[in-house]
Amino acid sequence: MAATIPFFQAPSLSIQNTTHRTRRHFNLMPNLGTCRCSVVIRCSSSNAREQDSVDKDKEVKTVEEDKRRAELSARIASGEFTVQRSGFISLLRNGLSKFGAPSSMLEFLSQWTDPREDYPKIPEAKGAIRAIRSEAFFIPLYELYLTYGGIFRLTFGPKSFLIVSDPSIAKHILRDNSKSYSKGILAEILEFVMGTGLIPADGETWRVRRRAIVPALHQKYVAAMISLFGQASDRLCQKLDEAASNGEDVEMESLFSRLTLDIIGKAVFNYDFNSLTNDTGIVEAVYTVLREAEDRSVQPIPFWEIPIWKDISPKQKKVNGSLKLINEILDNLIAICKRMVEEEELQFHEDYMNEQDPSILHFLLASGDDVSSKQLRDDLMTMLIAGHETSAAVLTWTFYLLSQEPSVVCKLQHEVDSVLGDRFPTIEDMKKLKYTTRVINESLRLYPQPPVLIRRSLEDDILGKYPIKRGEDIFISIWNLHRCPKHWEDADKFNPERWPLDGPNPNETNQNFSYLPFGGGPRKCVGDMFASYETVVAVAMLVQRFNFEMALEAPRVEMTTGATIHTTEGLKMRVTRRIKQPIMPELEMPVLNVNSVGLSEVEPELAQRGEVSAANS
Ligand code: HEM
Repeated sequence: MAATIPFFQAPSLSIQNTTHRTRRHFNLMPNLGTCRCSVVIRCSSSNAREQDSVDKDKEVKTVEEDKRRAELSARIASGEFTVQRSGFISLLRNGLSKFGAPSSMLEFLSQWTDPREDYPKIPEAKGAIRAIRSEAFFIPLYELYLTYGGIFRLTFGPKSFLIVSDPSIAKHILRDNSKSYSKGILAEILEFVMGTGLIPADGETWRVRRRAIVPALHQKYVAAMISLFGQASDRLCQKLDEAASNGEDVEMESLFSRLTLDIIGKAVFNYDFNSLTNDTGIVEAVYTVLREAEDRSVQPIPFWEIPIWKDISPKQKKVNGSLKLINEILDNLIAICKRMVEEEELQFHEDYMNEQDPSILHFLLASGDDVSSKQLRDDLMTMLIAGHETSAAVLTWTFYLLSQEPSVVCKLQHEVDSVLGDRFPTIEDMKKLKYTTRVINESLRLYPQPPVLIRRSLEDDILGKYPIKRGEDIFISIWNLHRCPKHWEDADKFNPERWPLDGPNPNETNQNFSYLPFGGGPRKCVGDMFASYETVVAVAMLVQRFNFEMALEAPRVEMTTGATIHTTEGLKMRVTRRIKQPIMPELEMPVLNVNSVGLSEVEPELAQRGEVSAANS
């Protein structure tokens, strides 16, 4: 039975300030999500009025935030959320001792005392967490962390979770004693879509699949992907160009989602979803399944496990239909790729790559990976999901952050102009686009995707000074680690300058687990390099050609969670072409001729039935 996390998502609190030109909504946390302001993302020192308006917004938000935090701290300090608990035997022994019970009796009772009682107890918060704050679930966890510290227990009803925000404990769980932890709840929630793919898998299955998959993302492969990132980003630029011509606002979150879906489909199994241009049945199927995975993580009761429900609920029927369609397509892609591998004469070696189809699937089949079709499908589906929503969320929040800091945009555009001019990025440029990379590093610090990592203890263990039992569900809050006020100066400020350009690229090792955007230890993200380059290319190409500003009537930008941090109502922006820079890039880099599999080959029947329109038009 799937355990779920019932406190995900709740109605949001906001205040309205009607003194501004248009009615604005402010979030109650600085830089955490709600703001609608008209800041143009462009390099323009003459725009002092806009800067002034941003500064005023920030000031109001800071005052509101300070007030809210003071109120909350007072409530927490009053013990409202604190549970007092101690071992029964200890309590009895202490009580009897006070009444002068004979020492033999006290010694006898001592034998029955759990030796762990000598350890300090993990601080415990109880709750109606909704009462503290009703927003994306990791926000109240941050508030509680400021009071209870790097590890505390959160109990509500019969459920209890350990919330870890201490870097050394995170390192212990993720790296030093990783064998004693599984994916727990996460595996239960994702089972219907990822089966035993790499993210939910544990034990031997995980070890075998990780050993097979990691080599597929070798350097030559990632370098080849740069041109794919460029081509896909160019398609997005064409769309934005149209919007700029027509003076239409664009919803960037959904466009980023389509951009990264198009990229990951080609990169993982050489399939062109072409979702930036077409709304095909398969694209809808992928989104149906993704939303279902996110919905399941917020449902208090796992309805989907009730046998009759599965058959009568229209939503579940749609999910099952979507899964069937995706599986059919994956099976066809696997079959086509197998034929290609059988016919090719290339010898397999360490950095093997088929120029026509450099996908991970092709590498796996060419390597002679001895695996069932079901497992292969699970792995492909896992990578599709892992590499899609995460990168899209990083791009969304990067553009949101940029809209708040025109000075950062100025530097960013300066770097992009001097490194790229008007051409596409190449692999050599990745080292040169240092500031662009720092912008992504900083965006990942403020908006980590996902904001929490989930684990379950497989054995008794000791976390910091606290013993824990087997079977504990644990949330490692990357959000808290990345915003710890003791560790980070101006923790809530978007400040790419905090990472020196001549310093190493920040990661969990050189930041001693205070910064872990791609996780850490043996289960660290396999696509970290891929994702870093993908987001750098997309950001560089977009700011190279356009200026962005929040659309005048844009809904407020607030956070909500699924697997990653989404906005509640999208990121609506106005896009204008940059005037100073050349608009169209010269296609001077060699474009990799990646012949993706055509729809008619993969799903002839579906295409005939008109359920899926041509993906390769
Ligand atoms: C900016 C984009 C990305 C971010 C922020 C990100 C983040 C992460 C994080 C934090 C983990 C660790 C999860 C845990 O320990 O529970 C992870 C695991 C994973 N990621 Fe990524 N990821 C990104 C992109 C990608 C891409 C593009 C791919 C595939 C090409 C990918 C494939 C995976 C896989 C397969 C795992 C599971 C590894 C294992 O358990 O052995 N990710 N990712």
